[in-house]
Amino acid sequence: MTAKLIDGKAVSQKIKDQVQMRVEKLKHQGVVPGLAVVLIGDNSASHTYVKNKQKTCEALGMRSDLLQYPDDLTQAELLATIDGLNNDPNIHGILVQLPLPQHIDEFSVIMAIDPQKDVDGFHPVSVGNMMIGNEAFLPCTPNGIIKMLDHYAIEPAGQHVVVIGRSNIVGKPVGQMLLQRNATVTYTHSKTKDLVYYTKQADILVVAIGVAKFLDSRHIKPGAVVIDVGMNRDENGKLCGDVDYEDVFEKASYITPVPGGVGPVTIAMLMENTVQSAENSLAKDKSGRTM
Ligand SMILES: Nc1nc(=O)c2c([nH]1)NC[C@@H]1CN(c3ccc(C(=O)N[C@@H](CCC(=O)O)C(=O)O)cc3)C=[N+]21
Repeated sequence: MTAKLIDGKAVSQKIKDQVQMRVEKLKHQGVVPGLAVVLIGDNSASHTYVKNKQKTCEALGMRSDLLQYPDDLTQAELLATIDGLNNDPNIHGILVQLPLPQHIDEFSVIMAIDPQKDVDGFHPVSVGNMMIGNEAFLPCTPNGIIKMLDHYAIEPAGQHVVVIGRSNIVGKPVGQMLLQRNATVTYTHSKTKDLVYYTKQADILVVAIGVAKFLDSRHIKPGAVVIDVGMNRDENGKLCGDVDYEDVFEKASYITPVPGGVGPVTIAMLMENTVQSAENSLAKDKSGRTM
């Protein structure tokens, strides 16, 4: 068997087309969806991601404000900035680019974002709602993975999903969201004994560990669906995932490439969350409630 490529750019385009229609409709009602991206310090990888996000906003007719600060911004200054964005009616989504400098406490920053503008889906309120299956802003990468599976009619219900990685941003939520879709979920991580024992049982394998080309064909069973969340640079500085793509390609049924897989869909989901937030704010205005 040879795998079929899961085309992240195509899935992303489909989502963006739908978002664009919703943006047009909002504009007729006098609302321009606005995303604020807060970037602290001079991490070149962060700059690339942030530029991608801004370009996409502009292409879809959305407003995108980049708030850029030097490395020595204090936590108090950052919290004041977030407070200003929370109270700005033209801003519907707030994204504080991670990782943050050492002297700033990530949890305090995430807590400061109004859950109604939490388009990353990182706030404990969003996480809690996600956990119990309530409506919530879902984190962009896990939500993007679900959209990719949907697009290729890969049904997670009843399947054994094995997640490698337990970050709050990807590993934990993607497992929960697939559990919500009736998958049987196993979490594995850096302390798991005999990792291969688990990965070989996966119908759907989500790899989010941050080690270049960590996973190869020996880890998977024939016909597995392999979702590669990795974003690493190889020895030549080329972008590569956590999966040895060439090696796994022959054995898997579906596989996501890097670049062109999970990354572009993540950005599309950020756009979707932002337009959703703008729609929510309009609905609240109409019902006469305060925001
Ligand atoms: N608060 C916050 N929210 C995030 O969502 C967030 C973050 N912080 N910090 C950094 C990570 C990383 N991330 C990426 C999104 C898209 C691509 C992406 O589009 N990648 C392209 C390639 C880009 C390139 O060529 O470098 C691809 O995979 O095809 C990459 C990385 C979002 N992040």
